Amino acid sequence: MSDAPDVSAAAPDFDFEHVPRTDQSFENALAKARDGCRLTVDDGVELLTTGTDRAGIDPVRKERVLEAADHRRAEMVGDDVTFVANLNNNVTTACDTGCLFCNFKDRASKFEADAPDDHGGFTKTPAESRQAVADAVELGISEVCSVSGLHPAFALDDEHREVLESHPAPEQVNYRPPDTYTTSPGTYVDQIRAMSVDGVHVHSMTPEEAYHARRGTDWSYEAVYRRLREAGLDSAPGTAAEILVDEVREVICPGKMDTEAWLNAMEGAMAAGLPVTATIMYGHVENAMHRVMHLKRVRDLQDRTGGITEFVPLSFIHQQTPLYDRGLVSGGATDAEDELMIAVSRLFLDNIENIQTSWVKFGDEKSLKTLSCGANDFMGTLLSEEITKRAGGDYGEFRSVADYVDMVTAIGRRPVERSTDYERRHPIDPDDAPHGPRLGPRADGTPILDRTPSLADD
Ligand SMILES: C[S@@+](CC[C@H](N)C(=O)[O-])C[C@H]1O[C@@H](n2cnc3c(N)ncnc32)[C@H](O)[C@@H]1O
Ligand SMILES: Nc1c(NC[C@H](O)[C@H](O)[C@H](O)CO)[nH]c(=O)[nH]c1=O
Ligand SMILES: N[C@@H](Cc1ccc(O)cc1)C(=O)O
Ligand code: SF4
Repeated sequence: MSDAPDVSAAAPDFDFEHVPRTDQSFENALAKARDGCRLTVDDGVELLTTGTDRAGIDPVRKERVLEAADHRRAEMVGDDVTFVANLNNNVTTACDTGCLFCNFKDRASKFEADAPDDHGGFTKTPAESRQAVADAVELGISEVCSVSGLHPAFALDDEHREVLESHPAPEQVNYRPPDTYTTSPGTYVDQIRAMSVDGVHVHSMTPEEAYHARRGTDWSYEAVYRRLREAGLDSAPGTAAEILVDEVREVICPGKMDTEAWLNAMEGAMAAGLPVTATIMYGHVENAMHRVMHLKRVRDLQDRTGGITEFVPLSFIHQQTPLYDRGLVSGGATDAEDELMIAVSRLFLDNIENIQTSWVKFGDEKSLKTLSCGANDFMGTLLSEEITKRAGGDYGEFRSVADYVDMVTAIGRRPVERSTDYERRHPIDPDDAPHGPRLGPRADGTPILDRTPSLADD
């Protein structure tokens, strides 16, 4: 990647095959959206751009799109605003995939036993993961969300490690034995087992991680996810989606799986009986056509499977990323683009019930606003967050249940704690303070802060 251009004042134009040109008009597309008709890609592009007949976003048209999405949200899921009491427990930052939008990763060579260990990254052993989850389960969480770098010493399980150890050229499949490194992450199965504390819901193994967990074999994604499910995996996060159009992936993550492989992995997870989430990471080099093509691919996947519980638009955090450092982008999405992305996700994805707004990406003010333009889910308590923070985001890494109650009631809506799969819901009475989690295996309503002096001190 040393052949990337030098930093320049203006971001370059990309010569993409897919561009936002349509045969539709904004007014027709909006009328279809309001009537609840299934939208075409052209309709979606008209709404997302507030009309390809004008340059820039038209503020009046934008409000009409947001209003249509807010109506649709109320019809589809009502007025409740849900959130999950969860912990992020990411296992390792070691990753050589080289995605240009990511600053979570550290080069795996920095983790080798003979390298200085002041690299700022981390790898947790299964025992360390278990302890982190056990502590959070005591605080009342119901979910652990775990997404990690593709550490070269990771294998799916002991059988996979044997395959990788006997590979004629292990470096070709991005494998190095655990004793190369100061700390071994163990196997994916070890980590999932370790995180399964008292029946807490384990949300882990993105399609990219599943790809890593079958490298050097011809095992199907379904078979890989079955083994993980047997080890205690309950659902899979649909990150690594980025933009599901290969001409964009070639620019922002040339080392990552392609669109077809991502879709196969997601189908494999669902065939193995796991619910999944789906995401889009937008606001970098892609255009409105790419964003809506992505929505179409996700909607088609849901038509085939029905297993996607929520869709999460992740706004690109640009500050400390190679894309920004190298002048390939000059910033992230604007507020208007963020609002329209949420709204058009709601209107286009007529088969996915829940649209999540990410307070980590948007901050409180903007994420609250998005709850009135299509979103109904407000993410989770997290307790720790590294991906956005390392990319330069500055909106913190913890929300208490009391924070959720304050924020959601301030916009006149009802806060509801949910389980990861949205099957269990606990509506919260704002007058019945103090507020703490109720759905975790050890949740008794005690506020998380009351149980953790160290967090309360922050
Ligand atoms: C950091 S990866 C970890 C899991 C795994 N390595 C993978 O790629 O799926 C999880 C997701 O974080 C998101 N992400 C990474 N850097 C980001 C950034 N700068 N802004 C917004 N989202 C980002 C991407 O969508 C990525 O797929
Ligand atoms: N959107 C982000 C999340 N989302 C995780 C959710 O809280 C939860 O795991 C999901 O809703 C399961 O149903 N986590 C992050 O760390 N950063 C995000 O941007
Ligand atoms: N929200 C995603 C997971 C996720 C994790 C970390 C992120 O930075 C972004 C997203 C999901 O639940 O499927
Ligand atoms: S997004 Fe995931 S795969 Fe890509 S560099 Fe970051 S951690 Fe590695």
